[in-house]
Amino acid sequence: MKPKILVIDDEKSLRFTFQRFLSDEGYEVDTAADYQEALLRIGQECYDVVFSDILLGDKTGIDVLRAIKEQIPLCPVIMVTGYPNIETASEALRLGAFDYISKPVVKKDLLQVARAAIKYRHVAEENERNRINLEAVFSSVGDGLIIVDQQGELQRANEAAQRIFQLDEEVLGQPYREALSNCSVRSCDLLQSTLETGRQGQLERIECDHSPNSRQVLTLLTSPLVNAVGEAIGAVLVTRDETRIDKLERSLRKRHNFHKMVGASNKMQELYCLLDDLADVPSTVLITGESGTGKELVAEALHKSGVRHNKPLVKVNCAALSDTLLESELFGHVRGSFTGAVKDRIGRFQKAEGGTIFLDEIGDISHKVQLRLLRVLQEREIERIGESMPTKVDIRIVAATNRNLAEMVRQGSFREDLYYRLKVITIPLPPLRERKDDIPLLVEHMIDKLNGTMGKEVTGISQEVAEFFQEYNWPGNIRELEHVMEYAFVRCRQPVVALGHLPEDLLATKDQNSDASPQVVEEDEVQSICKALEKTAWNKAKAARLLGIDRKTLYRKLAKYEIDA
Ligand SMILES: Nc1ncnc2c1ncn2[C@@H]1O[C@H](COP(=O)(O)OP(=O)(O)OP(=O)(O)O)[C@@H](O)[C@H]1O
Repeated sequence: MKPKILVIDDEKSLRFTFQRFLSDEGYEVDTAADYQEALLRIGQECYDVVFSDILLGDKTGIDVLRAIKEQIPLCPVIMVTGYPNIETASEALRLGAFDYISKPVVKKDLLQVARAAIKYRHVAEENERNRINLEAVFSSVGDGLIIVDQQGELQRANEAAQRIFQLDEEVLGQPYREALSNCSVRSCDLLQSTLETGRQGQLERIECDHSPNSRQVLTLLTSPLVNAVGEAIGAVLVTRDETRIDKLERSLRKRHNFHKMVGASNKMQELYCLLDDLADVPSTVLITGESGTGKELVAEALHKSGVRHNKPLVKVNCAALSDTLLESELFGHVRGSFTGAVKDRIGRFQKAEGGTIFLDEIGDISHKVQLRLLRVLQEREIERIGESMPTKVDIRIVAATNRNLAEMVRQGSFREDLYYRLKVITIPLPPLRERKDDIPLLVEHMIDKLNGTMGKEVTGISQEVAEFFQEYNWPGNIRELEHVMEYAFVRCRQPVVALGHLPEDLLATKDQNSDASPQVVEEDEVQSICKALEKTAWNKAKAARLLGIDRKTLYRKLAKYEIDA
């Protein structure tokens, strides 16, 4: 396509001369006699080059220049000046004119400047295209891009970088170490090294804390920026947020433990994934499972892995306190509200502010406390005993029970509305007999712990013990396993725990069929309990310890099987 040139001059003869010279050279030429006509032409056509007289009636070539820079910014404008007035010409150049030529116009000069202007126009267009492409890439790319100059000042940050590094607009122009102050020191050092050495750098999957609420995993790449003559002019930092993929990979990897919990079985993997999902949500959680299955450890893990981890975790064993005491412990009281309330006291709910409250044995609370708890769950506020002013609380409630709350609701001993509020998310813990493949790992963990506390050097358990542990039913779950291992450690004076080191009553179950029906299992349990009671002369605390269950569980079982002295 022929380059298009506009010639603006109020002298007809000059317009004619320009048109002839330029058309002969192969350009398409339009002319305008004054400022208004020039504006009209510029509005209709996109010219490659404009020649404009510097004097145009009551307007000047400078006015034309301004109008063109506004409408066709890349179009070079050449001033034609009748008087070789250096000031006007240099003013025009300052305002962005490409060049100027003086009248009378010499054909050779005119064509030379026209060619140079066309060439400039092509280069400017090419640059503009590149700039637009680069801008589109810069803003649309998912990776964070940060450009710093050689002095370390932050020049540009695309949207992704602003999101990843939690930057605001004002950081542009700041030293990058200040702008990225939340970032791991390692990423700033990487950038520094590239600025100093002019070499690329990379950091794979490092953990950063830009986002206060969650862990962030980033991969960083730095490259030097050089100008046309090879001088270093800065560096670019490319950041890929790999948090999601890292989380996915972790969830696919088989985990052997989670916080203090040990276990690699499928049931535990499911549990760890659920705990990951629940970590950062405020929902109330109900943990259910037999005694000794690790409900308290789960509550701790939930708290420690979530956003509230640096706030308090307050534990309350609801079964350990009398009704009045529990009420006052949970909600606090004002002085004189009941006999013994000698001074004001805040309750555990307030002590847990910002953190988590763990209500263990929730199935054991009275109707009165159930009602008060329901209000906390509904309104997220508490009232101290003897006070009618409610106080807002921000706490996550995690409750646990080994009782069948649904059954208790049916029997009318637990409020249905509270039950539904509590069980928004339920974590059922499997009994140990349903994840026996975790026993070797648990035993290994317990051996390490016991070697430490007892100063022994036990290396493992014998094959017979391992087999027996797989056959046994573990009614007291992990707590029972812990007690058995502790007992064996006391008895064991050799590197390997053998059958003979295990408690006698446990060994007595050895020849019984482990795949027995529930009825047979219950009969076995009754027998074990009776044996333990006889052995300890009906000292229930000692019997519970012997059985590897806690006292409350023993009481429950005595009631269930109607065993009495
Ligand atoms: N997955 C596990 N890994 C290692 N130790 C565990 C695990 N689960 C439980 N334990 C240990 O077993 C014992 C009992 O755990 P915990 O008190 O959490 O159980 P629980 O279900 O709350 O019992 P209860 O209902 O009787 O209160 C604790 O000493 C605990 O450290």
